[in-house]
Amino acid sequence: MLDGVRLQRGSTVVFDGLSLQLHEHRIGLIGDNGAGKSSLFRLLCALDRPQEGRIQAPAGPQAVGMMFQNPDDQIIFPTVEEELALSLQHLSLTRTQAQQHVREVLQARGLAHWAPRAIASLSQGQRQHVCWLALVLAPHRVLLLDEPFASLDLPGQALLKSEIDKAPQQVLVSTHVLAHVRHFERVIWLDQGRVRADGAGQEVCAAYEADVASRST
Ligand SMILES: Nc1ncnc2c1ncn2[C@@H]1O[C@H](COP(=O)(O)OP(=O)(O)OP(=O)(O)O)[C@@H](O)[C@H]1O
Repeated sequence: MLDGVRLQRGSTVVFDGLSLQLHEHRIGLIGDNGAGKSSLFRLLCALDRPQEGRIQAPAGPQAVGMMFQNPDDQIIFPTVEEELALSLQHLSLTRTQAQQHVREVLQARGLAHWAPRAIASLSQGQRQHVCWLALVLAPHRVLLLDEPFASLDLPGQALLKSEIDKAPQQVLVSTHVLAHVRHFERVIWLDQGRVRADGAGQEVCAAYEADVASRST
């Protein structure tokens, strides 16, 4: 929940009095470059604090997890196995148990050969997939995905879309690819830090598309 939030980043006022309730299971976030999508996510996972207003996120140290636009902003460890094991800390497993768990998760997805691989040897899209797996292994209740489809090939996009659809967590997705959020129960269109439209995915995506079309004529 955001109540009267003002956020300034550098000399730019990104939000000035933004209020939102965010309860739906699936929420899409769309809008032009610079509209404030990433800034909203940064506020929700407490990476930034507003100069004014209130933010009420789900309680708990790992309640909210974020997948960054650039996987290199998120990945810490040199290998896939170590990176994913980090997400299992809450289970208090031994190192061997955590390794075993990670290998099972990878194997279930046909990715067993990824376990010992160096992150540096993975493509950008593969790194993004590692970030997704790290997110779902952790005990987050809310997942914030900032342009998660950006580096993925078409099969990768289809896989992530089906994983998002199945995830039990609340998921917020920011994207420029409207097909990935059009079916969501709620989509918010941000325009220069303000809510331009907010409602069912079909309607809000259609309104945004119509606006973009009218601007290019
Ligand atoms: N680190 C920063 N310092 C200063 N201003 C910033 C910074 N990051 C973003 N901004 C500004 O904040 C505003 C919102 O940016 P934000 O990254 O939230 O937009 P966005 O909707 O996620 O854009 P995109 O679709 O390009 O990812 C923009 O005007 C941008 O120039």
